[in-house]
Amino acid sequence: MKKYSVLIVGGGSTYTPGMVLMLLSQLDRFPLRKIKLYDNDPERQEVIARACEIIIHEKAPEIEFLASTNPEEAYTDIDFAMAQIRVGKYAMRELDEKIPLKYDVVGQETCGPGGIAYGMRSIGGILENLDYMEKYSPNAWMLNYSNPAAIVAEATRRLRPNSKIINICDMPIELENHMATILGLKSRKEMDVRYFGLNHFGWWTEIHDKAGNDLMPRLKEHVRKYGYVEDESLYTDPKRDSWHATYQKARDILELDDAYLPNTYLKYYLFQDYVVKHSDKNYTRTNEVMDGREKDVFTACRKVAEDGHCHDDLFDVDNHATFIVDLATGIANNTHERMLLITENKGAIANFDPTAMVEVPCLVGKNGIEPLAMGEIPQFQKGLMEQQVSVEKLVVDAWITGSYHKLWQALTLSKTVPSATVAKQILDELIEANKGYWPELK
Ligand SMILES: NC(=O)c1ccc[n+]([C@@H]2O[C@H](COP(=O)([O-])OP(=O)(O)OC[C@H]3O[C@@H](n4cnc5c(N)ncnc54)[C@H](O)[C@@H]3O)[C@@H](O)[C@H]2O)c1
Ligand SMILES: O=P(O)(O)OC[C@H]1O[C@H](O[C@H]2[C@H](O)[C@@H](O)[C@@H](O)O[C@@H]2CO)[C@H](O)[C@@H](O)[C@@H]1O
Ligand SMILES: [Mn+2]
Repeated sequence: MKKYSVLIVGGGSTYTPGMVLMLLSQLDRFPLRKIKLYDNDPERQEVIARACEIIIHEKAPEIEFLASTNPEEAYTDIDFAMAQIRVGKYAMRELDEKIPLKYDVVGQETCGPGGIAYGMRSIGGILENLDYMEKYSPNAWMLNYSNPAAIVAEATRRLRPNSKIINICDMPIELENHMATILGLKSRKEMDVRYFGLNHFGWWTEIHDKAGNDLMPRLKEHVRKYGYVEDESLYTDPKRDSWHATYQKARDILELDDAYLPNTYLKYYLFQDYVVKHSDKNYTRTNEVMDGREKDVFTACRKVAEDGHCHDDLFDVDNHATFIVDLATGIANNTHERMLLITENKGAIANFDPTAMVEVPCLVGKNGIEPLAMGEIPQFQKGLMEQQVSVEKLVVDAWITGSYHKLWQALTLSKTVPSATVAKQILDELIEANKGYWPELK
């Protein structure tokens, strides 16, 4: 079997050690000859890299390891770039969340003004990395899960239309894992799903088992009572409490429209007032992540480097990230596996903008991905999606043209923002906070 060379872009990410352990657990179906890390922050990557080097040396010494902040060295001789960058890191995410909250508007990583601000920072970072990949390994594929994936996908569709980049999100996968547990199935792969939407903005329309039995009635009965919480006793970690509330809130989203099962991110657009009321303006999700995941991962990495070896219980293997290997092997082996991916609509949702970047089931093969037809969607979902996709397109317009007005319109159109006046106040603060990260707006 061919052996692959993989570059993790954003090597200093909190997800890197779990991702490396996941890759090492999948070598029988995705054999590797090299694992490389690339980041533009040498100090941050160094801590993670020293631990990864020891882990790889212990578990698979035949795999070459290299961590670099030099784009040529990092991007030369790779087959896949797995991108997980966060331009501006947690310091900027914190502002994305806290600035809108000052105006009683949702403060969230990828939704509303925070997601727009993050999008304005991410576009340049992703383009820069895509260009390195095309220069140094022109046959490679970028599997991107850097956020906000919807805005990044629209930007690369417009600005790098021929690039080999596929954008993917783990939220539907995580929720399908919950569904499988609720149903008592061994794996989400025992379900055949139909789904449509935008990234962080979608619905499951059908879920069947492999014998063709409809699983929706049982799932809806559970979600009506408990949301996507499979088992209350699993939620003992206070650092994940806000996820617990998010899974529970699916109850109310289903009550509003019980035709389909919703993605949990819809809560930010449908229950904005509830979200703001339950947010702590001084301690947001970023603070939870910095006090939780970031501290845990960096402490564990320093311990591995000090001890010179890795104890098995130090890191969680990112098992649910095996979808990235599914995607890579789908391309490498032309498997035509069906996966939920972000792609240009091109009629997959019949009554929706053909140029919109939508999230639908696709077939994965050697030449990329092909969306499957999901048919027509109802007025409620269509209306919501048209508004949100217009926000995403206006952000990309603003980034390309440097237009203050386009970005003001984008914020005003976001369902999370109450008026053009509030949109302008938030925008003006975000511009100050993002100096050096956004193109200059006129
Ligand atoms: N699509 C999904 O479903 C999904 C799931 C989880 C996380 N994510 C995304 O993964 C990313 C990483 O998340 P995290 O919480 O681990 O963040 P993190 O801040 O720990 O790591 C991101 C790394 O990216 C680096 N970086 C920033 N700009 C860069 C650039 N231009 N080139 C190279 N490296 C750069 C930073 O220095 C940092 O080390 C985020 O974009 C997050 O939103 C996506
Ligand atoms: O607030 P964070 O940084 O913990 O998570 C933000 C990301 O949330 C989603 O991914 C989740 C996943 O759905 C969750 O269940 C768990 O497995 O962790 C993942 C990462 O935290 C979302 O899909 C991403 O786009 C967000 O970046
Ligand atoms: Mn996501």
